[in-house]
Parts: sequence; structure tokens; C-alpha cells
Amino acid sequence: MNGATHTAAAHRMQLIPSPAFACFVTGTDTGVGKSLVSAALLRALARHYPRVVGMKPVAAGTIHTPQGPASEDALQLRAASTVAVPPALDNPVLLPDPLSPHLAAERAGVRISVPALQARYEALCEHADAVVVEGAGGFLVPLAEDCTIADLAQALAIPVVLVVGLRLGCLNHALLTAQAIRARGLPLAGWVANQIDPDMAAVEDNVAYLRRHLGAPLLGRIGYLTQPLSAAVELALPPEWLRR
Ligand SMILES: Nc1ncnc2c1ncn2[C@@H]1O[C@H](COP(=O)(O)OP(=O)(O)OP(=O)(O)O)[C@@H](O)[C@H]1O
Ligand SMILES: C[C@H](N)[C@H](N)CCCCCC(=O)O
Ligand SMILES: [Mg+2]
Repeated sequence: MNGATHTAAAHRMQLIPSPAFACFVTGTDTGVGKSLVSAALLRALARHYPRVVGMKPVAAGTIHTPQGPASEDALQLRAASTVAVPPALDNPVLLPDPLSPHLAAERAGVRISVPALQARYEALCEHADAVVVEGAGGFLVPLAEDCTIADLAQALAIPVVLVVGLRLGCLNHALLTAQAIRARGLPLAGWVANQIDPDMAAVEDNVAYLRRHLGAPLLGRIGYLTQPLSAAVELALPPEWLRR
């Protein structure tokens, strides 16, 4: 039995805590709006679930805060969450260098392990009815020499939401990512079209192509925003996300 199968079976048998809703947010690349969309998902879920929490398992790059170095992504997710949890649960790995996590971890002398991140996720779930986990970069970004973000998503065994950063080249990136998600046996629960290039040509035609070919519901379309705030982003949650 592999890790993902084992995790799914354990959830079914209720051996480990399982929130009423959970999803893993990935993107067509780094900087495509995963944090913006994850925070917007948390805000939308908070209308339906009392305890809504975001998780950034691995953050590479910090900003200075009065409390010390922090992940800008984790702060964004915390601002949209309805309960506060210790950083060890919502951002267990915080690395100083804004690099691929495997390089940032190597420089920091940290060894990232998927089972350790999974244990933190399971502990976090005890505090939540709905959890949104934000990946780092795109779906196959390495966490260490021997593991990737995709391995983490597979270990958590939760549906994936794909943020497509609308710019020339995104069709190929979106279709490859959808293929990789499904090859891991994970459902693509939905996707979000986020315009990150203000001058992209034929936006409507690109979105229409992906609607026909991604095979998953479009949860929202975000235009280019001069003030990209999650509170201004409206997403349509599929009804089945709210039923369990
Ligand atoms: N629709 C948009 N319009 C304008 N700016 C945007 C839009 N979406 C995201 N941005 C901006 O682009 C930058 C990258 O977005 P964001 O941090 O959400 O990306 P990410 O995919 O989470 O990146 P990472 O891989 O670092 O986690 C941010 O400065 C964000 O405010
Ligand atoms: C540092 C950055 N903001 C992201 N969190 C990490 C992006 C890793 C990208 C790696 C790659 O695909 O080349
Ligand atoms: Mg982010």
C-alpha cells in the first residue's frame, strides 16, 4: 500500500482527523496568485464552516515583522482564517531564502520530509472544519532531493485546486499540471483563472479553451487587479464542497 492509499484509507476509517473540507492549492508556476486565491477560498469557506484555517507547509522567503521573520504567504492565509493555530501547525517549515524549497532548505540546514509535514497537517485538522493548503511554486517543485510538492499533495490525499496565471504560455502549463495531478490519483476539484499579465491578448479565448479542456469546474475569474486583495475576490464554491 503506498502512502496516499494508506492516508485515504485511514481517513475513511477515521483513524486520523479529517476536516469536513480540505483542498490543496497549486499553480501553473510561482507568482501566479496561489496565495491570493487560497485566502479568497478561506473567506468563501468561512461563510459555510465555522473553523476555517489555511496552511503553508513550506515557505521559502521571509519578511520582517515585529514578531520576527515570517512568511508573507502564511500571514495572508492567517488573515483570512477564522481560528489561530501555532505556526508549527500552519507554517511548519519557514526558510529564509526565496528559492526553490529544496535549495532554501539545504542552505538553512533543514531536511524537509513529507511524513513530517503530513503529521503537522493532521494535527492542524483537529482545529478545523475546513482547511486550505497552499503549495509552493508549481506542482512538481522539489522539497528535497527525493520529494516534491506533488508527493506532499498525494500524501495528504485531498482534492487539488489549480490556479492558472493567465499569460501567454499558460495553456501548456495548465494542461501539463492537470495531467500531473490526475496521474497522482488526485481529483482536480476546480481551477481559477487569474490574470497576472495586464496586457494578455485574447484572454476570453484562452479561458474558453481551458474550460473545454481542463475537465474541472471554473471556480472564479480574477481580472488584473491594481490592488490584489483577497477580500475583493469572489469565488463560486461547488455545492458538493459544502455537503459533508
Ligand atoms: N489578478 C492579479 N492582478 C494583479 N496582481 C496580482 C494578481 N494576482 C496576484 N497578483 C500579485 O502577484 C504576486 C504573486 O501573487 P501570489 O503571491 O498570490 O502568488 P503565488 O502563486 O502564491 O506565489 P508563490 O509561489 O510565491 O507562493 C503578488 O504580488 C500578488 O499580489
Ligand atoms: C520563493 C518563491 N516565492 C516560491 N515560494 C518558491 C518557488 C520555487 C520555484 C522553483 C522552480 O520551479 O524553479
Ligand atoms: Mg504564495
